[in-house]
Amino acid sequence: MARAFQTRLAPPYLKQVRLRDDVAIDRARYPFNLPLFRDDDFQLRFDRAITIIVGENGVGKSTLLEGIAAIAGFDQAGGGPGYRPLDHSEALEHNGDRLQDVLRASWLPKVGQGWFFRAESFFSVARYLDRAALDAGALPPDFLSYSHGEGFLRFFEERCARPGIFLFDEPESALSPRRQFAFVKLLRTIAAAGKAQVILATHSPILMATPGAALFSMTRAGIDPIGLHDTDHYRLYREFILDPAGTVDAMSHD
Ligand SMILES: Nc1ncnc2c1ncn2[C@@H]1O[C@H](COP(=O)(O)OP(=O)(O)OP(=O)(O)O)[C@@H](O)[C@H]1O
Repeated sequence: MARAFQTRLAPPYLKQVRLRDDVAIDRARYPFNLPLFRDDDFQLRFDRAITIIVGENGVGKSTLLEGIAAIAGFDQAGGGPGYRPLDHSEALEHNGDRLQDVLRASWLPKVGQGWFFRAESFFSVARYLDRAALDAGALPPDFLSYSHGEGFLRFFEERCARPGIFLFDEPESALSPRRQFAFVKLLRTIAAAGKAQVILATHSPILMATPGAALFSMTRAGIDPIGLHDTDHYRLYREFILDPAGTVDAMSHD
């Protein structure tokens, strides 16, 4: 088993990702046709243990996370070091590998421990971990015998107690609002322990409100710091809570 990563340095360990200036990219093709990479000077700096990226569907959050996962050495379909799903045939097409070649990452120190969490691959990951434990003669973690949301949370709790870098793509997707607060609690525990860096993409205003996290908005114009109250998600939910019928009517009209 790989030796646990140890450092006295505080997170964030990944300090920055930016486009390399010594490789040509083809902006006619995905992923370099994304607005994010329109300018040569794309860069994202991390200065907190927890970074949260918000943005409209299709703006490129998952693609960027895939690129960072590839840089960290994690499987594109979700996973961590040493984890290789047995069957990639049903995996969605993932293209973070292409980004890996054109992004320059600054680490201090370089971290190879952690996990790339994607909701869509949770079941195959959980099955794999059960199988791997059984093969090793150990007790399987059995995340699937819980409800979807409970299994997710147990998995988060178990994995994130370890040091490393943790990437989450829309972790809220299986979680009720109450459980999303439980997830924020977990993020706070991680930040307080000072042994792990988290980068996550979310549509949940609850997760966006994680105290002490750096919040970025990804739009067609680029990626910039934003306050919770200025996000579209917060504004729209606020309108909805204040006037559910009126907001639904206004937003779902032809
Ligand atoms: N393999 C691919 N080939 C071509 N285009 C792709 C590919 N994968 C994703 N895209 C496109 O790239 C854009 C960004 O997708 P991405 O999944 O990164 O967005 P996102 O911000 O994570 O969206 P969401 O909030 O819906 O998860 C989308 O328009 C998507 O259709």
